Amino acid sequence: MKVRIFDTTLRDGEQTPGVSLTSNEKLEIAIKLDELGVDVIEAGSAITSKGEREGIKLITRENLNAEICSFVRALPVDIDAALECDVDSVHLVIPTSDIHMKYKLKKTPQETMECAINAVEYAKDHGLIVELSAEDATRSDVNFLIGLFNKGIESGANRVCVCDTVGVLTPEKSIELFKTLSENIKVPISVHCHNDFGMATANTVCAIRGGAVQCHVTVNGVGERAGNASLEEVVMALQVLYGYETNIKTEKLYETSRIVSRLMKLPVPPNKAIVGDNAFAHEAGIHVDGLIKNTQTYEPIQPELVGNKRRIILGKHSGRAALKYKLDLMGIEITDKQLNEIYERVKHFGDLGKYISDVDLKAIISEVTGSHAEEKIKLDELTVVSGNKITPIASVKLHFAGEDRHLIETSYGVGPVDAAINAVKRAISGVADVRLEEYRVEAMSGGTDALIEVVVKLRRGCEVVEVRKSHGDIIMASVLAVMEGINMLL
Ligand SMILES: CC(=O)SCCNC(=O)CCNC(=O)[C@H](O)C(C)(C)COP(=O)(O)OP(=O)(O)OC[C@H]1O[C@@H](n2cnc3c(N)ncnc32)[C@H](O)[C@@H]1OP(=O)(O)O
Ligand SMILES: CC(=O)C(=O)O
Repeated sequence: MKVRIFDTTLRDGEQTPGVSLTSNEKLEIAIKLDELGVDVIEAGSAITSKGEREGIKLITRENLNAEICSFVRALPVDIDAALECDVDSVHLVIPTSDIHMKYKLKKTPQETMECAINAVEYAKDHGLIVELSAEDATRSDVNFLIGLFNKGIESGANRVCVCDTVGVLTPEKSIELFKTLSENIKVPISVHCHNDFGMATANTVCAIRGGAVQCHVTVNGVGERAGNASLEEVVMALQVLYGYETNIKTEKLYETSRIVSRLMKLPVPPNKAIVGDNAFAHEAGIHVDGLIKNTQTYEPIQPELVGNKRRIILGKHSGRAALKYKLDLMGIEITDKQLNEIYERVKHFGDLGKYISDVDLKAIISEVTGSHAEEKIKLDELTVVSGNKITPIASVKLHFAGEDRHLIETSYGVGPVDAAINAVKRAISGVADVRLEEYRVEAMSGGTDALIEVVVKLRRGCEVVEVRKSHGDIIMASVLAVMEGINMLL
């Protein structure tokens, strides 16, 4: 069976506290979602604001393959706003639980039913596809829910949706509820789960097992409070664990995740299933040894299936097989004695509570073997001007090792460090697309002359490196850390 994917990243996902997308950002995400293969894009809630309508209009004008939908309350004014944006469909929501009807709507169940039916008729009269959705459905009387849905269907609703608005569903109840609903409802049933108890993915999958044929999801599980069911988790669980099909091009999941994360300014937790940076990262020696022999020993799926990448991390838990694997990847040949010496130093670093980055490993290798890796791009000159009456500005001159080729750039920033790093980023932008994902400063001693340790995390595609650099000057520590990271990624 093929399950339809209704993506609500741009509506419920954008309701994440503090998140607000510009219309162009909405369009960028919508295009990616369409490429990913979602069936419906809930582009927003047209009544929300002028900017929201601009964003939805940009998306509907793009003639994407996906159905473009707007959230609407059961009110003509909301439906008019959706019509102004030229959407294909409306996600027409009406609360059905006693608590919502009594305290929020201040309506009786009968008045609520009438309000919903009038709105369905209004939307259908205006040519819209209608998904009639029951808010707080999982705390509602099931007979009232079935009655309301069937009245809505008689009025033309094309699909219905059951919302677990406050995330209180459980997998067992989900199967039962959707079985009962599918026995009593003759149009496609959709499920919309929230993650308040971390159950959204399980509840969504169980709803499909019970009889739902479409699920509402968001990229990275973004959304109100603890978020919505995560698109990547639901899709992969449905396909890999239960054998359902979807239209999703799974190899685009990682890339889509990172675009949403960047535009919403919401970092993806490293341990996030499927798209987290640790989802296919391994440190424990026993695991890495197993993986080298056969990746299926410690990976349920190949990372490439979801566009992610396997990473072997060195640390306290590493074994010799992992170390040998890393050295082979780096093209470094050493004796068994040197391997053992490097291994002991890796363990020592780990015991000090340190993460061993690729830079640390290279430094250990250099010390043990007496060899030194050549930097590909070197910092020649750095000039920074800052003060209270000037926008901080920096210029850098870099040169390619062994060549008569230079990169010179100037940039500004909110402070001198930002300006200097921006100048480096601009200088190398034509050479490689390297992004600074994390920057933090740790003062290693007290006083204004403290030795500063800067930690940066840089990404080029799926490759991520973390570099620490100490210097008495915070600007130099920052720029040297970034330069070292760039060299590792080239
Ligand atoms: C579970 C969910 O995710 S629901 C979706 C949540 N999304 C949003 O809230 C979208 C962003 N919201 C907004 O921009 C604003 O709240 C607006 C424009 C929708 C409304 O703003 P206001 O007119 O100032 O109303 P306000 O937000 O204060 O109150 C909501 C009103 O909608 C009513 N309402 C709420 N849900 C529904 C519904 N499904 N159908 C009909 N009326 C509803 C409430 O009863 C309340 O009405 P009242 O003012 O008569 O008491
Ligand atoms: C409609 C919706 O987003 C909810 O009930 O959670």
